[in-house]
Amino acid sequence: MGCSGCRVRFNFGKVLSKVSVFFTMVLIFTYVFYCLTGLCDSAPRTLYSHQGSYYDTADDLRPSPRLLPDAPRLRNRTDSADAAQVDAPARQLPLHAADGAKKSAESNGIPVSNSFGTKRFPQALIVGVKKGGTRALLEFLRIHPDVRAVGAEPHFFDRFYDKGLEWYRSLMPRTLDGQITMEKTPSYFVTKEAPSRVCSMNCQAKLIVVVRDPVTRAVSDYTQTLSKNPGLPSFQSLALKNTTTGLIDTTWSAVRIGLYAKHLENWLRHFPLSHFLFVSGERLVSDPAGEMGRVQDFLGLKRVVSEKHFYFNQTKGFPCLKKPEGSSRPRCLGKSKGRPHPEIPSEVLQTLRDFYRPFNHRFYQMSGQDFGWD
Ligand SMILES: Nc1ncnc2c1ncn2[C@@H]1O[C@H](COP(=O)(O)OS(=O)(=O)O)[C@@H](OP(=O)(O)O)[C@H]1O
Repeated sequence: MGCSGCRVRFNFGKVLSKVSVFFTMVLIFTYVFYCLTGLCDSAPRTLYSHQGSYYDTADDLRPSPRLLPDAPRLRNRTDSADAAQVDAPARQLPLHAADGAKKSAESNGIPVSNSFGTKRFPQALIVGVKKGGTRALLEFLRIHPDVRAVGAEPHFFDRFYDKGLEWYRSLMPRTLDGQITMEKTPSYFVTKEAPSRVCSMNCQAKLIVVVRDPVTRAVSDYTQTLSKNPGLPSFQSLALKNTTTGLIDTTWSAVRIGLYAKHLENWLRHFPLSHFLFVSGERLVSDPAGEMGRVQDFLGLKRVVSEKHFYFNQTKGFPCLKKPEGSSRPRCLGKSKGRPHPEIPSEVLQTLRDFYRPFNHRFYQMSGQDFGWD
């Protein structure tokens, strides 16, 4: 009795181990089949665990064969206050871009689910100028399905260059083939080392400079500093070395930034003029669609952003977007954009205007465009 019981238990154990071997084999075969059909890659990867192998170092400036829509949670951005005002809902991949990715992936016979896009170095940068209207331009561009941009200013080529190019690239949004990666940091235009550094990343980069009447720009710059430091001395005491002689203090950054010809000279040592587009900050306000047409042409993009995207907001006194990226509601830029300026004595403004005139004319000659600031 005891022995036959042992046999039954022994046979049952054998059957059980055969069944588990069978199921293990089935599982292995299913997994191998699943991988062979390319579906293994479909599981989302985290930025942190796959960073090393995820980036193809030889793929820096070339389109990647991977066609993967961006996962917003994987994005790595350093937010600035000004980006945060307009960026929060703009961080998701627009639906039309995701659709485009799906279509593109399907047409290539690649499973849609294993597409994430590639972090690339920017092919186009908005390099200046501070207070020129750079945020407005970037937000207008972000409506375009073929543009993906970092919301915050990376400040790589001026402040964080020692972090290295891979750090910089890690800040970029993922793009699909045919999409342009962009960033804006207005201080690049006045940073001596920026042109050579940008060139060492990509000498073919397209460079956009939003310029604005340097006198108004200086007042705008001063208004920003004053908003952070209400005890700031008057504009005239900072702009003029000597109020009686009217000597301008060119060491004050609010004045120095407006010497566009000087800064451009430095850039032209590294990039030909054909790589630049100068956007009029004034026209970006008076005719945003017209100026956006020029920008899209320069970037080789289809003219998608047009009149129908803008409306003039009477309260704000500026053009606003009917539908910013990732949102269905109209949106104006934040409070720090388009704020009232303090009144500056007219003779101080005139002194500044006279001071800038030769520099402006030189800049018109260099850029081949008359911005009409005089
Ligand atoms: N559509 C729209 N809405 C609001 N503001 C607009 C717009 N278009 C251009 N501007 C002008 O942009 C000026 C701020 O320039 P920037 O964005 O380059 O400033 S910053 O350097 O990034 O701080 C900002 O300067 P201020 O008027 O002095 O605030 C605006 O005049």
